Amino acid sequence: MTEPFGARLRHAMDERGPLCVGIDPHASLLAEWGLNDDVAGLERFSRTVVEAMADRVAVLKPQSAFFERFGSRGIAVLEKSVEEARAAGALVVMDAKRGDIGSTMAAYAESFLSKDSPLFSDALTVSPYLGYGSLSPAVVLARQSGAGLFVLALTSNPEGGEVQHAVRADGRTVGATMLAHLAAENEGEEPLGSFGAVVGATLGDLSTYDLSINGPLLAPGIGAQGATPADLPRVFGAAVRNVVPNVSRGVLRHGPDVVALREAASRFADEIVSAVSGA
Ligand SMILES: O=c1ccn([C@@H]2O[C@H](COP(=O)(O)O)[C@@H](O)[C@H]2O)c(=O)[nH]1
Repeated sequence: MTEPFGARLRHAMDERGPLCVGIDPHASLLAEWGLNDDVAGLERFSRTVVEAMADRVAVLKPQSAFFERFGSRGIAVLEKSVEEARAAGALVVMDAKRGDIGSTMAAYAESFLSKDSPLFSDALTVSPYLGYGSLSPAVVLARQSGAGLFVLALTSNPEGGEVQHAVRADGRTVGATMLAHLAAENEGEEPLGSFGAVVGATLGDLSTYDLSINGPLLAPGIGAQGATPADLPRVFGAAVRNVVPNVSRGVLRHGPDVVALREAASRFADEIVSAVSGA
């Protein structure tokens, strides 16, 4: 029986630190790395990031969009990257942000959370904006297969607030409602629940939100979007211990040299540790 994602993530964070590096093969990065904007360039880019990072960071987060844009051959590269990253010891969070009516959500869940799927990942990002209950097939399958979910609660982009900070009839914001659903999902789980929230590191003071969901908080926005590791204690308060800070372009722009990529990740990792330990 596979250990639940939350437990595996806690162990990985304890051993390797909490940093999550993104695999985001932007066309502009392929060009900066001297690669063509084609499947061969995509493959070289992804393989290099996996080689540089998978034996040392807790989590790798491929951004599915950048693979999907090359069609079935791009998906084949994504499958290979997931397999190689997991084989080298990293947990893989597939950033595909799936969300649909329940019956279709079941098929998305099969694609990423069924152990037989070629795209099986340790966790998947999902959108709850068709209603949290529509994610139920993914929650059920994740529990069965020892995988996890990261639900978009308070996203890092400035546009997210018009939906996520909107106040419901019961006086709670939409984002707070998603956090409350996740806290219920993770109740009693030790050392950490498997149902996480995406909460942007860019958001400033979140003290009006209850981030104590007993699950991981995936925090994009560090580096290219302007947040820094030093912001983490201020944004996350007491929940900072459960934060998985994501950096994509902030590390990837140092490629294609493997040593330079590792040094960039290591600088972020060190800054994160010193920010969190001083909190
Ligand atoms: O709220 C969110 C949710 C997901 N993302 C994704 O994270 C990375 C961030 O990349 P950077 O290059 O470090 O800005 C990217 O894949 C986004 O799609 C996010 O930024 N914000």
